[in-house]
Amino acid sequence: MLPKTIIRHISQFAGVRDAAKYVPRRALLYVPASNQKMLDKVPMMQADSVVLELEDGVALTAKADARVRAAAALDKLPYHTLACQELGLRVNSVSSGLLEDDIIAVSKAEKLPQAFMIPKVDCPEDLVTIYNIFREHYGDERITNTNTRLVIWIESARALLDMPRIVSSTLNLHKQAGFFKLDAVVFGSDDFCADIGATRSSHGTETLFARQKFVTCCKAFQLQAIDSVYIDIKDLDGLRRQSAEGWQWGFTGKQVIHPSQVSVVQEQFLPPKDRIEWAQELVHAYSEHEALGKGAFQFRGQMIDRPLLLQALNIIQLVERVQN
Ligand SMILES: CC(C)(COP(=O)(O)OP(=O)(O)OC[C@H]1O[C@@H](n2cnc3c(N)ncnc32)[C@H](O)[C@@H]1OP(=O)(O)O)[C@@H](O)C(=O)NCCC(=O)NCCSC(=O)C[C@](C)(O)C(=O)O
Ligand SMILES: [Mg+2]
Repeated sequence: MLPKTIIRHISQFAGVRDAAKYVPRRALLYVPASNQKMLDKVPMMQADSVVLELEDGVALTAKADARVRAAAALDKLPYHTLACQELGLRVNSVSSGLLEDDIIAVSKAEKLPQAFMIPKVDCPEDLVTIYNIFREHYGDERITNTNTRLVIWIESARALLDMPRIVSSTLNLHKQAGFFKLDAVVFGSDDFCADIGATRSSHGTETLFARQKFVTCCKAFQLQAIDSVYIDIKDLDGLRRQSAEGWQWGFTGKQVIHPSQVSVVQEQFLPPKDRIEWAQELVHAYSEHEALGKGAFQFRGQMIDRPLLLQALNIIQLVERVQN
């Protein structure tokens, strides 16, 4: 329980708006919708966000079949008893020319996913196309008055440089037209490397600038920032290292492609036990010192003031969201 005097310090959480509606997305797992065996595992998947995948995880020749399976899964899956916190659907991009066929097929399902996920958003104009396709096939009523959220992917040099305009156009669609609200942005590092002609490496220095710019831009708009995929499925130590780095830099989660990656990532995006204890004790110490009129004080040999309190509150709130 947080002391009452401390609650007024909470206006946001880890740089993310709307703390009350915070959906943890520490691990965001893709499940190719063309693979029924994998789809059948969705109810047990412990990832925070499970993504029914129609884009690059599905071969061109299997798109039609995947759309039908995804629509059936949306209606069949028992949302309230799923092990995950969110069931999303990643459709194809505007530039692929496949988006409209995706939406025609999945709009036949009665239920909407909890999040629509749209890759390769390259410019603000893409948003207009996306909105028009959704309006035409879902109708105005189904795309407003809903709890369905929007998640978009930034995957090219152009998109990274234009990210503030892309993000504000997406947020404006919600404000002005009531379209699904943008809740998180995902960095598509593999497409990004292809776009800029970089060679992927296990240490990832080729995306250092891009990831730091990306996370800064997400947090400037108080949105969740989801980090790159780690494609070496067998290298769990490398995955652990890159996840820890992402957490340190302010990312809120990471994309995963295999069930074995889920717990490794989730663990890294939750602070260790001693850090949680540190945060809890700091909050109480802050409350006591504040009552004595002290804004700065010494705690475990460190100078503590309000920014440290906010960091401690980030930790406490994340733990509460994940455990509830
Ligand atoms: C890599 C693959 C082919 C290895 O699949 P596998 O079957 O060869 O692996 P396995 O180790 O033999 O699998 C063990 C068990 O886990 C299951 N399994 C394994 N994976 C999954 C999964 N994801 N969801 C649900 N179940 C899964 C699998 O069915 C099997 O079940 P079984 O023991 O009962 O036989 C497989 O893991 C897979 O298809 N992963 C998802 C790939 C994908 O969707 N890629 C696209 C997203 S990433 C992307 O697009 C890039 C980005 C962001 O856009 C950008 O940076 O630009
Ligand atoms: Mg991609």
